[in-house]
Amino acid sequence: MGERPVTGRKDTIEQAYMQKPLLHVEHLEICRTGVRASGSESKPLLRDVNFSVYPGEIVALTGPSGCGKSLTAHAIAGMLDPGVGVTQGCIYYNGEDIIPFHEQRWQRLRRGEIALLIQQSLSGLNPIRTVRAQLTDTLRLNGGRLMRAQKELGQADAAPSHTASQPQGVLSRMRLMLNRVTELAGGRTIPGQESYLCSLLRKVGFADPEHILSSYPFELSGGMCQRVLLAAMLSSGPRLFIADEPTTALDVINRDKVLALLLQLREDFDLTILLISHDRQGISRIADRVLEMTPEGRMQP
Ligand SMILES: Nc1ncnc2c1ncn2[C@@H]1O[C@H](COP(=O)(O)OP(=O)(O)OP(=O)(O)O)[C@@H](O)[C@H]1O
Repeated sequence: MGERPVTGRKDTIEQAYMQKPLLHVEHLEICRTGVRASGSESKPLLRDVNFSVYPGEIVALTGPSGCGKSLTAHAIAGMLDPGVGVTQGCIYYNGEDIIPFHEQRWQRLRRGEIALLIQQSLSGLNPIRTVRAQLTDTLRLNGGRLMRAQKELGQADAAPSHTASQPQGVLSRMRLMLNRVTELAGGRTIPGQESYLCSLLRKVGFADPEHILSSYPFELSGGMCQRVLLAAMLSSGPRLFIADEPTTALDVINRDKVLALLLQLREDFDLTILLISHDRQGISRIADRVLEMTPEGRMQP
């Protein structure tokens, strides 16, 4: 637990150290499980991983490809694949060891406390449902937390409903048809939700949130879809946000935008962030501390 910050908001981070860690990973070991896990296959994929993350920090976890960064992230969110499992160690979230949790408690944690953004999350957006319909579903799932988050965001502007312009071309005709299906399926928001969704979308950098709400993911760029996903994840008001390689496959300008956005979101949503990345230059600019794993899946001393 003794790591010190190297950059960042020094006073605030000093205060954070006086609190207990939000996340504390202790002697974590992950192995393959199941019938194939014998001989060299039974060698731990990572071992003796130890680190803490204090409230309000941005901590970066880096290391060579295959050292176990993503496995660590998935273990913290209770989302390891069935073929791998935690074989030793503890993961304390807010002081409680979460490894023994059963699936229902993990789901509750993921709904309200820990959000994991991975590259594959992008495929989680349904291309033929509007952003509005999908974010509304997310809010419905997250139930009562909406009110808390809304309060934290302050009074959002009432959002005028978007009126689609006259459709032209195949994509536009497709959108018209999908709009009709969405309407029939009742994918509408109530006024409070609409303004909340607009304020969320503004927070992740959209100047015209009403337009985004009425869009289909197939009409948005990869970077825009990533920000819509961010909004969906933040809608439940998580405390710990884990971003696994959020800047991979982005050019320098977009990479800088995502990093700046993470810094801003930490302030706006009071987030603690675990950032997994190869991009040493980028992470050294925004992380309070950088933790390094060795190729063998241990923590660099
Ligand atoms: N579901 C799985 N089943 C078996 N082995 C796995 C599984 N997921 C990951 N591994 C193995 O665990 C090791 C660590 O993988 P992990 O994806 O955590 O690495 P990483 O550090 O995130 O790599 P990269 O930076 O390339 O994404 C690798 O050897 C990988 O092959």
